[in-house]
Amino acid sequence: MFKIGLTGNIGSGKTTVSKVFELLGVPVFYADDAAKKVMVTDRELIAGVKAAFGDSSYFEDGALNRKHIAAIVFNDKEQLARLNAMVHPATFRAFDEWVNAIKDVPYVLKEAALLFESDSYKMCDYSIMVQAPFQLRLKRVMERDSLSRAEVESRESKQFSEEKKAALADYIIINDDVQLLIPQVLELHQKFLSLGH
Ligand SMILES: CC(C)(COP(=O)(O)OP(=O)(O)OC[C@H]1O[C@@H](n2cnc3c(N)ncnc32)[C@H](O)[C@@H]1O)[C@@H](O)C(=O)NCCC(=O)NCCS
Ligand SMILES: Nc1ncnc2c1ncn2[C@@H]1O[C@H](COP(=O)(O)OP(=O)(O)OP(=O)(O)O)[C@@H](O)[C@H]1O
Repeated sequence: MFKIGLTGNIGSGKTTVSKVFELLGVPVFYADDAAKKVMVTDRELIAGVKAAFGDSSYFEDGALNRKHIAAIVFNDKEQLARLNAMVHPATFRAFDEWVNAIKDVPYVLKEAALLFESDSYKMCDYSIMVQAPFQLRLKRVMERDSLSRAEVESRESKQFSEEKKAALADYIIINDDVQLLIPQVLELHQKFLSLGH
């Protein structure tokens, strides 16, 4: 069974592309969701996050106070590295457990914003990068969430550049408003299926 990593800059359409693969029957692990899940279920991690970023990192009902943490880590490189060092190992373990429970499929997909930055692409056989122009990504993210342009730019500045990601990726999917998305996914799906034979 192959493991394919899928990444892309903020708002590029990683999740949208992943949903198309899911429709084709490909199991998808959403690393960013898994990271958020371990942050509210892993006791050691919860204690670490509170110690590092304060008790207000969590609401009274145990939910993660994402705005509070984001305000700290996306404004301070060292704090972000500290958070990553706590969350990423727990997320890798969750992925391994998830993969081990899957049988009889030619390949699985791991969708991760930080596939390259976290080195998790090294645990995958191939990688895909979803690309879209900055202005379009900005428009999509601002329509979907309430992030400002400055917030999007700040997060991007903490990640590898688009050029660096593209150089590391084995395959690229263009998700702009010109090229059709689904045929590109179908083509890659066929390729991955044929790799298994
Ligand atoms: C800081 C948190 C609480 C902010 O939550 P929020 O809902 O505002 O953002 P969300 O998680 O949906 O991420 C939106 C985008 O921000 C960027 N981003 C998120 N985490 C990081 C990070 N650690 N480094 C750089 N960029 C990041 C990505 O482009 C991502 O697609 C959250 O992102 C988090 O817990 N991050 C640490 C875990 C992590 O590394 N997750 C992402 C990859 S596994
Ligand atoms: N080809 C497209 N046409 C129209 N809307 C799109 C397209 N691709 C993505 N979108 C929309 O743009 C927004 C961002 O897409 P998506 O959530 O898939 O990106 P993402 O890369 O997973 O984002 P993030 O990095 O923030 O997790 C979503 O609201 C999505 O519905």
